[in-house]
Amino acid sequence: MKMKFYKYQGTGNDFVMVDNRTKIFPKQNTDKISQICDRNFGVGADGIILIENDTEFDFKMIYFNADGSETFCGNGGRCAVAFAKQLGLVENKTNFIAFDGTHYAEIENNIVSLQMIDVDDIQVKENSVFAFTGTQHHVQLVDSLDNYPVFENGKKIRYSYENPGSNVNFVEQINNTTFRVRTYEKGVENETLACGTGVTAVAIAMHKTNKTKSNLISLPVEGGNLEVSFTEENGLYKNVFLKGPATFVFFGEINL
Ligand SMILES: N[C@@H](CCC[C@H](N)C(=O)O)C(=O)O
Repeated sequence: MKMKFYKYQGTGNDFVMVDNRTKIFPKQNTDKISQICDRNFGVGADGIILIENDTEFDFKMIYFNADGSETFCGNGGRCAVAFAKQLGLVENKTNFIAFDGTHYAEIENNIVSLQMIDVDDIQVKENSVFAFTGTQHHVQLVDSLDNYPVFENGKKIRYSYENPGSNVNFVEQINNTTFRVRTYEKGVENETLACGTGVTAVAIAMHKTNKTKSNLISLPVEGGNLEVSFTEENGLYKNVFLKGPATFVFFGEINL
């Protein structure tokens, strides 16, 4: 059977998007998911996103990492909004449901501002911070990101957390409101060009540990620039928004 797909990217975090309103996609088939995401034998992507109908919300977003594991993805959420708009499911504002709960988003041209879950699970450790921003994130400041062994150290730290492990973000402070980030993503098991839930964790971790007093943070990543804003009250981070580009790349058809 043939299946249409659409390729999107958000600051270089790339996804195969499928309109699964007819339930065509074999969700249980993790080998198929890995094969589609394989950069040599498939379309090539960091993950797959399915858009499905929902009775209460504009749509349901389902995210699988390239290894078939299911979780939430921030850049994927932004791309899902752009794709839902392309499908005619939403206009410029939407409420949708995903793995970690409900999300509100706004889209203008190809810039998507996505509301993330409220963040209260933040653990400050000696040299790092752990934060749950829809998925698990380790955040660690390093002196210079350019030559930093993101893959080697990221992989070690990723498995130092109990199942399902953690994504790992290495951070360099540029100024009072700007933090450069490189991320090792679990489920992709490699460095990706950007991670939305990752930069969200970084912004909150930097605020929590007093590296910044700002509640609007710029986050240059390998694939572009992201922005995170929030309000903070008694250690609870609310009104958390992740903003950046979400871009359609091409469409095609594959054999299922
Ligand atoms: N790239 C994503 C995060 C995707 C999920 C992550 N690999 C995990 O398994 O937690 C993002 O933009 O948030």
